[in-house]
Amino acid sequence: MEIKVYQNKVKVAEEFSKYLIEKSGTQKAFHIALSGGSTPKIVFDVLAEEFANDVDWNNIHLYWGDERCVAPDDAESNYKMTVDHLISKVDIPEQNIHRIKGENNPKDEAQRYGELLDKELPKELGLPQFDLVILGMGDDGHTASIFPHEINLWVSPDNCEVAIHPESGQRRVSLTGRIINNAKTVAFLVTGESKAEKVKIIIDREEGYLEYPASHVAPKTKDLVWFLDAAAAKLLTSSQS
Ligand SMILES: O=C(O)[C@H](O)[C@@H](O)[C@H](O)[C@H](O)COP(=O)(O)O
Repeated sequence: MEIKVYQNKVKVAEEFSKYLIEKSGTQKAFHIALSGGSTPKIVFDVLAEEFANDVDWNNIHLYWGDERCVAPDDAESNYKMTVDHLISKVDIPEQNIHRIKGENNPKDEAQRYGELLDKELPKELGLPQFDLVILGMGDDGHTASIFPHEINLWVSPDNCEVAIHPESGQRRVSLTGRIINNAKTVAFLVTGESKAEKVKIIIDREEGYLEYPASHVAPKTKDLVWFLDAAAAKLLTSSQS
């Protein structure tokens, strides 16, 4: 596990963009699972506005780690956020974009998307393998849309599951642990003081850390990188950051 700490959100976005360019430049067909949330939004803006010409968008295939069960033009949609902040600004082929269709019946869509991953992604150990999974982390330690109250979904035998937001009751389709941990690389993008407590508990594996889905992110390749700003990393000891 690698922990990278930068002064602020924009610096996290800039450094992650450079990291993504370096990672994706080495091969044809780079499959990424994207995250929703405020930190990825800034990353997408920086990537599109400062680094768009450094990426061969023909090689980039966009998937989502989770999606709210809403229409693609709904303000809540992670796909819409990505269109507004990235896809609308770069020259990525339409056929390289594989959104989770939140407007579909959630159960049917979880099944459909899980089958799509089986069909479209290279296999590793018999399971679909992403080149990179980007994750955020909620203040409650959730990641993708696996929340603490439904942590059993992490170990689902399926590629995708239907999850329910603990406060709003909003239904979501989410990748499960078997897919996230089968990725070549997983990158957490976590910023803001509200995350500092969970970042410390999870990275230091403090008592009760396994209650938080983000603590179960452990790619078999061991290639797990945390991109943090100083605020989110403030409780980590200096040796870790
Ligand atoms: O659909 C979502 O909301 C995200 O996938 C979710 O897992 C997000 O990454 C966390 O809630 C962190 O969000 P922030 O970066 O906005 O704190």
